[in-house]
Amino acid sequence: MSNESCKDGKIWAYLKNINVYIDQNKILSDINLNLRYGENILILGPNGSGKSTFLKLLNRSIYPITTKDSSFKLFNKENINIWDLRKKIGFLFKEMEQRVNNGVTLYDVISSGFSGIFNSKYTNLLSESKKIKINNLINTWELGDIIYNEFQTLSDGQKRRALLARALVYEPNILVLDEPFCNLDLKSNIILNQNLNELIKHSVNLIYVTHNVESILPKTNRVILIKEGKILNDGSPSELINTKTLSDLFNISIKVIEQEGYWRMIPLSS
Ligand SMILES: Nc1ncnc2c1ncn2[C@@H]1O[C@H](COP(=O)(O)OP(=O)(O)OP(=O)(O)O)[C@@H](O)[C@H]1O
Repeated sequence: MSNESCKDGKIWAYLKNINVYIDQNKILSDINLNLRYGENILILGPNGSGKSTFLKLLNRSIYPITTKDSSFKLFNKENINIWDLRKKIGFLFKEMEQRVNNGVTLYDVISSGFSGIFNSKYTNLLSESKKIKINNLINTWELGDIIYNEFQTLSDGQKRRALLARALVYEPNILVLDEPFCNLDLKSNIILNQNLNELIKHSVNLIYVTHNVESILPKTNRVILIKEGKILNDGSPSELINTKTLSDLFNISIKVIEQEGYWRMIPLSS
């Protein structure tokens, strides 16, 4: 999926002095970051620290306060067209599962990735090339047996795979994933882990949130720690995924162990 305009190291998101308010509450403060192609970024932080809000900035469903000192650019544009954005970034948000109406099939959910509108009657209007793309995704994500089942009757693992297939209909170079491993059983977790690793091998860059240290992807090469709406730290996994940093971040007593590219967390009695 990579091309010349997506060369590793090139900035795709530029955030300078970004502040976000919701209902007059400051949710994100003084965010200064560049996100670059070639990075697979883990966002880590306690509940309510602003991780989802940060990801929603990238999908333009939340806007920062504009001041003369602030700047927010996606793909070098201050006001990127939402259609262009959808082609460049695939999004998975926790609340998406609830947005699908009863009666809507898994096939309709995947095809709604083209319009960006859940529950739309877009499936009948699909071109042949779009149908081929959907069929490829159905195969990749092993959804063939359930493709005409009602989305809301499926398991969490099946729903998650369908929404990931939906996020990939435009073959974006970037995937933004808010808690992709949430509620998955052991097998679904491992399958998703393998599928995401496979996407990374094919030059898809991930920016994702997880609360589960065991789910951190081995190819993660940047970690951004968020606490109380501020960037607490930004560095490599070897610098930041360790006993001291995570104990401080979550204010708990834990031991963090790395094993063959994966991490484990052991609670310590205080
Ligand atoms: N639509 C909203 N209306 C009011 N407050 C909101 C809204 N969305 C987020 N917030 C508040 O913003 C803060 C950050 O929320 P956010 O969902 O970004 O945190 P998070 O780090 O993703 O949390 P979690 O790990 O629990 O998902 C929280 O205090 C939350 O209550």
